Amino acid sequence: MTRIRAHQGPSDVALEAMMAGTLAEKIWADHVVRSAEGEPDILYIDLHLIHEVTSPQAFDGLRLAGRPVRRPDLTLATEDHNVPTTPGPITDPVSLTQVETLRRNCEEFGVTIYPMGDAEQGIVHVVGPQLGLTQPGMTIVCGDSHTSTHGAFGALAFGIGTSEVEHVLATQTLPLKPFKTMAVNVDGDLADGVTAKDIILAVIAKIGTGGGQGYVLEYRGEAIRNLSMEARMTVCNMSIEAGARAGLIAPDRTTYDYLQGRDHAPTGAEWEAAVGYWETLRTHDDAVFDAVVDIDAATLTPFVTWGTNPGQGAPLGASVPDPALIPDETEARAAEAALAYMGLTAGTPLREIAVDTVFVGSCTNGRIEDLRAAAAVLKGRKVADGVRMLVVPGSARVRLEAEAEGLGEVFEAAGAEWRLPGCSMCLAMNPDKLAPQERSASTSNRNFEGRQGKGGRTHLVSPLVAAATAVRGTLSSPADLAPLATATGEEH
Ligand SMILES: CC(C)[C@H](C(=O)O)[C@@H](O)C(=O)O
Ligand code: SF4
Repeated sequence: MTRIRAHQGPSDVALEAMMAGTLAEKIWADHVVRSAEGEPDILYIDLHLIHEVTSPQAFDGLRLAGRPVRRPDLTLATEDHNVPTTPGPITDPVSLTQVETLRRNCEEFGVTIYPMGDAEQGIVHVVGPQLGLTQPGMTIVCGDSHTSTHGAFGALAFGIGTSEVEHVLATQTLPLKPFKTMAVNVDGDLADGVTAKDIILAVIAKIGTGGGQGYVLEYRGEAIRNLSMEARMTVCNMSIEAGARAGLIAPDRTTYDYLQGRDHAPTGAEWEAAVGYWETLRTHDDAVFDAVVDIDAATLTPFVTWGTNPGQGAPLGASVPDPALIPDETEARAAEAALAYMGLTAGTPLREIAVDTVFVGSCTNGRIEDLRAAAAVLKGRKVADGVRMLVVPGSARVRLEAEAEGLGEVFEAAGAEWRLPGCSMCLAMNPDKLAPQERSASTSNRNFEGRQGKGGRTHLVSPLVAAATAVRGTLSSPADLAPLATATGEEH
């Protein structure tokens, strides 16, 4: 893919916003191709990612209108939601139709696709970043709510609906409603064993699943700056679970180091020029956010959900809450319904909740670092009797990398299933599902009723908590595990 800036550069108004605004406003201003009183701004889109679920009608629309894809070179498709994660063909007829339709559409419209089995295939939000396609300052869209993941690079990345997918395919632009900005400041240091997943679950528990509505969240502060790119993606990924339009983090040395040398990252003089530009992508000191949320990282502990939305979570050391003690009437009723669905009793310590299944994977926590974290806990240990553990890499590259590091062997030696890449048990659109009333500890991002299978019960957790839970059979953190004796007799 070549990256050609097709727009003419910012207007005066846009320039002002670029100088003095928040990061999100700067990127917005830099991409406006048309602005008119009383109408939404039309933005240029730098990267359009596609998968099998939300693209068929969009391509149908193009076909009907006799339009080509405007910029196939800025469009990329991968197969992720409907693919099985065990070897062999797709047997489910609906999934097969979805995937075959995507292949046909990509062929007809000249769009690059990474099909099942391809060395570059994987979950759309894992593929873009690992190829270096996702870069600071870009506008990125995909017919998928977790497109916010790409904000980790300092990009403005939105999930869009199928009719918008058609608009972007046809024009490489998108009319967008204005947004508000929210600073989420996470200051201080994270304690050992506390991860990006715990940060974002705590943020959502604090502001609620509607708290981010209409906002683009900018994650800031020391604890965010100290996160790796993988961890930043975990945080931005779940912005949508707080109801936000998008979430982003200003690019820095960590971002550049991650990008440098990747397939589609600029090289040579272009790299230097790009970094020069990326360095300007900061919220101006005088910029004012519409809302501010402060979190002290030092107070965070491993966080798990007990309910049926990602905001119904608590520290692992807490107990299932008592709806009668929740002051807000609506929240209390929601908690009551959640406990009934989840088969939980108020007052039960979260650590005593036994699971049937553990899932490590998804675009939230299916990257190499997540697998390393899970493997570090599982090494030398066994998955508890009666517990099924699935470890599903986010992409074919992640799988290869994990295998080269011996992680696949660690998972298998522990008794976990080491799978092929895909969305897998994150959502019930492929063979990896929970049976009714089965309970999982899952590193994915949604715990809605039926999300992992009809009647299935989901507890959202970090990869560290997932692995420790697999070993103990009840929700646990690595600190709960008996230390392993080493060859020299030391404990570690
Ligand atoms: C299938 C797709 C449209 C959906 C989304 O938009 O997020 C899925 O990826 C999800 O995570 O629920
Ligand atoms: S892994 Fe889950 S959240 Fe991510 S794109 Fe797939 S289904 Fe959506």
